[in-house]
Amino acid sequence: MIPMSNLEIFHKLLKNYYSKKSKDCITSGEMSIIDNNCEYLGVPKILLMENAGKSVAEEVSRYLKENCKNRIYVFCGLGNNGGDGFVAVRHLTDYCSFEDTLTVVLLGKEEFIKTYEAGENFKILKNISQLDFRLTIKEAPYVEGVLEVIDEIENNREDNVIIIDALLGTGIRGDLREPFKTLVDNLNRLRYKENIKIISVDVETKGLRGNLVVTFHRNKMENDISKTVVKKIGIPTIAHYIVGWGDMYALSKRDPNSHKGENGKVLIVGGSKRYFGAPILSALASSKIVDLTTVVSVKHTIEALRDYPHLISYEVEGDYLSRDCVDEVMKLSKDYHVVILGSGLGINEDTKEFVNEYLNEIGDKKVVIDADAIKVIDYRDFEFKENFIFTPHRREFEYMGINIEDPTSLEDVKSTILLKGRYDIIFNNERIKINKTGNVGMTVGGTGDVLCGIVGAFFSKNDGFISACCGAYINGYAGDMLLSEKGYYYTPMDLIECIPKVLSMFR
Ligand SMILES: NC(=O)C1=CN([C@@H]2O[C@H](COP(=O)(O)OP(=O)(O)OC[C@H]3O[C@@H](n4cnc5c(N)ncnc54)[C@H](O)[C@@H]3O)[C@@H](O)[C@H]2O)[C@@H](O)CC1
Ligand SMILES: [K+]
Repeated sequence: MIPMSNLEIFHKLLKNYYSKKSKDCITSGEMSIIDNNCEYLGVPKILLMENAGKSVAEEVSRYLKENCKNRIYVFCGLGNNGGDGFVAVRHLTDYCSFEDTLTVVLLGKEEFIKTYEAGENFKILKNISQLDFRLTIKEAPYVEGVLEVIDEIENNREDNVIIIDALLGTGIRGDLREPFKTLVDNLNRLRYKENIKIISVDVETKGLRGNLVVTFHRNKMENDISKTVVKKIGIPTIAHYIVGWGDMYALSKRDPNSHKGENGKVLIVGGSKRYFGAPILSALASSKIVDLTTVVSVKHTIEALRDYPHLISYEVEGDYLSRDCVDEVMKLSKDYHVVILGSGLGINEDTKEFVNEYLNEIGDKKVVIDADAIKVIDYRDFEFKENFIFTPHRREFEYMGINIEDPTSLEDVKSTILLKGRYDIIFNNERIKINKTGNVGMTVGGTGDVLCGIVGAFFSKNDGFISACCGAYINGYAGDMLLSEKGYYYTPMDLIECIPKVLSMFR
């Protein structure tokens, strides 16, 4: 029988996940990853903004009244939520009658509009407003300007007033600043008036309570489902499941006030008389990212480490790691955020005992389990805990006893599995993603050791799933960069040297 490709495995698993998850609410953080990965797939943000703004205009048009003057006030922030508001206004000019008015109130100044796509849509409105007398644009960077507009709204009691809240969406951070706060307080007061309806774009701006929310793609956690309509805006389903630069932006950032050791400490446990170099590759990759990388191994590896003075080493007795060193390694592990276990360990009986006993005692310490360690685990009664990441290739995966054809065999798998291949699949019992960076030049020995070094380094400050996704993405991206520079003729050391260049693209 021809073995399934990773892409086929992905599709088999995806069916199961999709039926469980597709209707769920998502968080703002998840939405931002999807949004950026959409761009990675080639869907420009300005296109999504167009669809978002258009769908807002369609919903707002239902509130327009015939035989009466409609006044629409669109309060816009400086980010893309405001941008959706600008697009909605353009579409609304064609829904409104010539008796109606449209007033755009920008809470800031044009030069401070944050994004390209919002800026372009603002320019279009300015062009329109020169010729279309129904459209007025006001800049209100301060409380006074906001209160003037509120007064104007209150003084028009006969007209049908629709207020659009395009102030802040998923990009809000912390408590509302002025003049947003004053505006929201006043809008909350106005909402009790019979002739006024308040419609929010994507999410209600913090503290605001309006009549309707028009949200995009999926409902957001913060929205009250009973007054929310969800509109599709052209985000392809696969944007949920692809690893892209959205995931990279979601990795935790270095705190500028942090001290030595706070940006990650990784312990590499691997190596043997025969395969002494593998853990060094993992360690070199990890040391590009975290503050401290230590290798615990047999003397053959430790000797080879002398050329790398920035790596700390710890030698154990013998030619292989064996049961006798469990206590020693366990003690050492306590001082590290993450342990990477497996590269070059070998698979003899002694090492088997070491791996199983060590993992039995490890508790909730984060561990990346790679290479030989995957082969020697006794999977009978093994608990796939959340604090483990496995990084198998196809043959190693077969040892793990997970049946792709039977979704129930995944039910208890809380560990993240990064199944390496032409396409890497990252999954656990809750989530799945596919990574497509990388190329056939990476079949050279040692690239897997580099990968688990990167994954382990990310794991020190992030959860397992995102660490595995970003590790696969960065390792493959470095390979793709090398492909264009050197063709297929590069080594794991070249990959390691490429890591800083790739990472600095996603700061
Ligand atoms: N996620 C997606 O796929 C799409 C998102 N779009 C829109 O983009 C929005 C997200 O855009 P952004 O990421 O630009 O973020 P927002 O537009 O939500 O807000 C960012 C702006 O708000 C300011 N800000 C943040 N916290 C504040 C506070 N507490 N008080 C006052 N000002 C504050 C920031 O300085 C920044 O200027 C979504 O909510 C949605 O409306 C759409 O354009 C279409 C596609
Ligand atoms: K909003």
